[in-house]
Amino acid sequence: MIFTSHVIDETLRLANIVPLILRRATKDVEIEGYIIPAGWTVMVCPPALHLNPEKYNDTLAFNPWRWKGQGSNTASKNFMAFGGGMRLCAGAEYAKLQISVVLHFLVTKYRWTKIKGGEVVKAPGIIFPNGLHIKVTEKQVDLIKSSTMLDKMICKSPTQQAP
Ligand code: HEM
Repeated sequence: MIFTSHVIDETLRLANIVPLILRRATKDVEIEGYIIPAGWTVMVCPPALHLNPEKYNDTLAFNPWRWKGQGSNTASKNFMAFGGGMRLCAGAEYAKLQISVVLHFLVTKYRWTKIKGGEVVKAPGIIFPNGLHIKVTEKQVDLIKSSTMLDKMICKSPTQQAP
């Protein structure tokens, strides 16, 4: 499960579905010499953080191994797929569990074949302008099982029985 959590973190880093998070300053806030006046809206852009080459090497590469040695990530200074602080996503752990279950069945029961598309554009997050068309098929072992069952059914049919 550790590697699965790395795959999930890397997917959320690259394909973050939350392009921005908004906050309003309730009082003047000073950050590194800059003042954010009370009433101003602050926009946090998680993809800008997740694709920042100063924070992540080879930012556009899908590399789950970059998370090696870390537990499952929910929020940190460099990872905000689920926001952070007091308004951290309430469904973060549930969402990761759901993704794990879907991944488990996809990997153990099915195979994916790319049909077309898949070109990646950074704008500012990662998008597929032409989509990504895939064909999902059951794994061969299941096909063998079902074809064996089919053979048995055909053999049992009246026309196939020995006279
Ligand atoms: C991959 C899936 C998900 C992502 C990337 C995601 C992302 C986020 C982010 C970034 C926020 C913070 C918004 C902000 O700070 O303004 C948030 C808040 C929230 N999310 Fe999610 N979310 C996901 C799935 C879910 C699910 C499955 C649930 C519920 C079952 C959920 C429930 C919530 C709730 C209730 C909040 C508001 C928390 C608060 O304001 O105190 N999320 N989510």
